[in-house]
Amino acid sequence: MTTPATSVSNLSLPLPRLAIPLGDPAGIGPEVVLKALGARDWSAIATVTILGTRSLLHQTLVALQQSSYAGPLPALDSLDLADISPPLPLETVTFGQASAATGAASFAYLQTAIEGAVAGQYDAIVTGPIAKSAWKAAGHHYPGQTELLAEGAKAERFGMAFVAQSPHTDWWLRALLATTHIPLRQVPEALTPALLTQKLDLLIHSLKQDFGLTQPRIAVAGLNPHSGESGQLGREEVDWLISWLEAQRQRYPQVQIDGPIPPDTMWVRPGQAWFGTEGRALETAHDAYLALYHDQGLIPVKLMAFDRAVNTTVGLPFVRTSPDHGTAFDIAGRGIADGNSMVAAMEVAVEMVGRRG
Ligand SMILES: NC(=O)C1=CN([C@@H]2O[C@H](COP(=O)(O)OP(=O)(O)OC[C@H]3O[C@@H](n4cnc5c(N)ncnc54)[C@H](O)[C@@H]3O)[C@@H](O)[C@H]2O)C=CC1
Ligand SMILES: NCC(=O)COP(=O)(O)O
Repeated sequence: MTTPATSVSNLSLPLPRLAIPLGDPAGIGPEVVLKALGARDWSAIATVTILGTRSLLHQTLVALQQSSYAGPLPALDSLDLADISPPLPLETVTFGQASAATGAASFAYLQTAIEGAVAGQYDAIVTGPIAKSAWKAAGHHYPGQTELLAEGAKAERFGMAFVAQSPHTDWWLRALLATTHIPLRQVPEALTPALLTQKLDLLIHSLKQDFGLTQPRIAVAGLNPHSGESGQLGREEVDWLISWLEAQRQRYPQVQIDGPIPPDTMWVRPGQAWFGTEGRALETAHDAYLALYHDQGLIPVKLMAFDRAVNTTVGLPFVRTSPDHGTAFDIAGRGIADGNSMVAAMEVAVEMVGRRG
């Protein structure tokens, strides 16, 4: 992962200020945050503020020190840690069991981070994973952290994108989801030309702002098998998607917009570019992929890059990144969670803040 914020030319710039809300206390959030903080010397490239519960982080650190985990861990005293109210009694937390109490805590951590970012105290929020069910149990009805971030930042247009750099080839995988946390049966109604235009605009803006790509090549997936096979297997493509794409090519003459690409084969070239199994794929793979629904994008992304993909919310006035994984309740408290996606989320946040200046 490259971190331009560390380059010599940037040494005089103020360091990016990251806020890290810990996520659900019963999940692996606190563990992966500690592992990520120990993974490198962050003080050279960022200032980091943890938003959570001190006693929970202390307990997690002690458990990790006593476990078979052999990687480096930070000293608790070395961390800038804000103890968020209301206090979370540790006896109410059972690893692996989301509850109203843990949902209320993770909600408060994130809200404090958002308030700080909106007030200009932080340049980026790197979120630990939350459980949507726990938020609901606590009375907070949001599909996910993305929507709370957008509401807090007063962003009417926002999108969910995933980025990852291949450890095999250094190639960047970037995918934006046109629809996110809605039932599959609602996807065709939710997908409209207006919605897709909004998401494409956000993607093109982010590619320029966050990755310096001014003439990107973007692939847009079809919705139906074989992109509808001329209307035989579904009509969205012939009814409006093909003409919408043509209109976008007129709107963005500097952007190569390909599609609708049959969703099953759209991911072949990214896979080759990611794993380095076909040399030409590095030149022919697109700079970004627009998937029409959650699993159309996230199954391939997680298949390629589950240990290092980064979820980012585009359209906010500050940077937001997150590891691609969830609370992993099945392994919480066992010390075996992989912290690499959290490391990548922090590095990508530093990089994006640096690029946005
Ligand atoms: N950004 C966020 O806050 C996210 C939250 N979630 C939430 O997390 C909860 C659980 O979701 P799941 O679908 O079970 O996905 P998950 O990512 O929590 O777990 C899926 C599988 O991957 C494993 N896994 C996940 N992260 C791992 C890590 N760092 N190291 C090793 N193994 C890991 C788990 O043990 C599990 O077997 C749900 O409430 C979901 O909504 C899911 C994705 C992102
Ligand atoms: N599948 C991605 C995911 O659940 C992330 O949601 P969010 O909490 O970042 O909105």
